[in-house]
Amino acid sequence: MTRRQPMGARHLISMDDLSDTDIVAVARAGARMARGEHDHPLAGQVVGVYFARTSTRTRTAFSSGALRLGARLIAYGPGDLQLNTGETTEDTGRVLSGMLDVLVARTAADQAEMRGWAGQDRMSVVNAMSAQEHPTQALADLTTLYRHFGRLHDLHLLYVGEGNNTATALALAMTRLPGTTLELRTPPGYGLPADLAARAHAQAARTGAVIVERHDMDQLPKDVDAIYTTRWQTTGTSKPDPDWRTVFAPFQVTADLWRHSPHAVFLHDLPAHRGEEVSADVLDGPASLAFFQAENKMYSAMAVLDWCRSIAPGEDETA
Ligand SMILES: NC(=O)OP(=O)(O)O
Repeated sequence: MTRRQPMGARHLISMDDLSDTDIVAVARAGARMARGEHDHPLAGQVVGVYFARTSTRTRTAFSSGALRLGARLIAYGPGDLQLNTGETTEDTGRVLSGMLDVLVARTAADQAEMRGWAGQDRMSVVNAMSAQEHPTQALADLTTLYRHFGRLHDLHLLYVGEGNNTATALALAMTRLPGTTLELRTPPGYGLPADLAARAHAQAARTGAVIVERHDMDQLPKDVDAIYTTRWQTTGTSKPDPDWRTVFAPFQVTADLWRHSPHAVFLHDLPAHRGEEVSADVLDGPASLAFFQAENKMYSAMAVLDWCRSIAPGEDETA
């Protein structure tokens, strides 16, 4: 890839910001980053990392990844920016874009806030998790699948758990890959948001992928390649329904699920609560790729940063 000129930054706020080709390219680039195949493409650039919410993996992945690619870092905590005192997202984006090359952000606010920052064309904005989507998690998941299976097509995944932002990004990513089947088993009342499910179904119709969502654990698919779950209380947020645990209980991932798919690997975006969404013997067992997946967050973050600041061969640098 050739280096991008100061004008024309790419933003990654939703999976929609990536073409089908980009998704595969970024996932594969994560595997190349894992092999150390890069030439410090962010040398001389400055990456801002603004986390208004807690994070162990994503914040460290982007911070360490940016440093490894040659960038310098500015880290902002939840109380640091004048957003707290009422400065608009648009003004914040205009100001920071004169000083930063990339802003990686996890906010407590709606994804629309990030679009406000991205209303300029100099600084790339990366969504490090919003209420709606967790696109960089989905890309790390694809890098993990690619590194393990050696392909990103014709994979069959079973997702068990809440239709949260990780599930949404996974659905929006997997339905871009031909031959893929994603079956989601989500507790009643905790499925994918209707608008995002509709987008995933429309993509599947276009690409030939299959997406199925059910709200029970009956007639599970056989011989899936991977079984994926996430924490029941995403980012530690409690649920208004006091009986939610009763609704979620049948959706715990235990070794019993491997009766149907003895060769499946296990995926979890972490952090995990052993004994809640997954039993300890599964999370710490031989099928688990959860900690390999966590490490891939850094390689995938490096691929995302490189994508943000690069243009494909043949692309007009002034376009
Ligand atoms: N999976 C994930 O996003 O982890 P963190 O919240 O620790 O970044």
